[in-house]
Amino acid sequence: MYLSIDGIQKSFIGENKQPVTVLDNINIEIDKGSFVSIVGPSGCGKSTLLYIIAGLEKADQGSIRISGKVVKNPGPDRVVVFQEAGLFPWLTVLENVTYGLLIKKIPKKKAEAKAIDILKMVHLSNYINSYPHQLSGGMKQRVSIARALVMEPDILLMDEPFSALDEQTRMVLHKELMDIWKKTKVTIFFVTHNIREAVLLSETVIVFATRPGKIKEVIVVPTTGDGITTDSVTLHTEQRILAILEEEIEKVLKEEMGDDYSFKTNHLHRNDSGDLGSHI
Ligand SMILES: Nc1ncnc2c1ncn2[C@@H]1O[C@H](COP(=O)(O)OP(=O)(O)OP(=O)(O)O)[C@@H](O)[C@H]1O
Repeated sequence: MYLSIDGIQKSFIGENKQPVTVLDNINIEIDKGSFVSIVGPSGCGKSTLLYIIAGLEKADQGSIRISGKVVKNPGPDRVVVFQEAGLFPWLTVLENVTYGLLIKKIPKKKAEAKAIDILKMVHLSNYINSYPHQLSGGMKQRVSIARALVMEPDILLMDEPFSALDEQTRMVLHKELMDIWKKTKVTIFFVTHNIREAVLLSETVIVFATRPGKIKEVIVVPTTGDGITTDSVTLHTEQRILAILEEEIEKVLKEEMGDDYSFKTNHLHRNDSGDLGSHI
């Protein structure tokens, strides 16, 4: 197996100074070149797991292995794309994308040629000399994806990368990400609140239970022979995930709302975009 997440356990110190288990014995095996999404209620530990894979957070127990080798620290083989693009405002698009390569001592000409190629892939060729404040939110996020891809990572770790974008922009970026994935064969580990996004993009959706975060169900998104997911399959898979999550969200609301809890009489609604952001 390519990326092995093996027995990951993680606690943080909670408000009452006691350790709170956030991730409990997480085991996931991911094939090279696959696209895996994680969905789950807010606070179930999705981002924490992503940061542990990135080497930005340490697990209390368990290991992350890539091609059999244990990884503990950040490395160029794993690059994170965050919800906010986090670009350097004083650098142009091209300079933002070449930044990591120059730090790696790649000659400037070579770095720029590479960055221009990647910027073409995310359809930003006409904006290489623009500054971040001159770009829309979707364009900034494309720069952020280009900045990650230019490092040629083996694994792209995406933490709700499109959740701050409007629906139309999000749809365009979905298409671009699918094209990039097919072209580069990069392995993608994608955290999202948006069930439809997870179903549309990934081959496998891992549904997390919460408090502590555990794997509740692993759903392989059914596709036709040519890798296409039909609308009816998408809808059916979304509904299946929603049904699994409903129980988890109910658990969270009960804990948080106490006496005001009225979930049973006020059923969970998925909005037209499939986003459950405010609910989960
Ligand atoms: N550095 C930290 N110190 C203390 N507690 C933390 C820390 N990081 C995360 N937590 C807690 O761990 C739990 C899981 O957080 P995490 O961000 O991984 O969840 P999530 O599933 O990604 O949530 P969301 O979907 O809302 O982003 C939360 O209760 C959070 O408050």
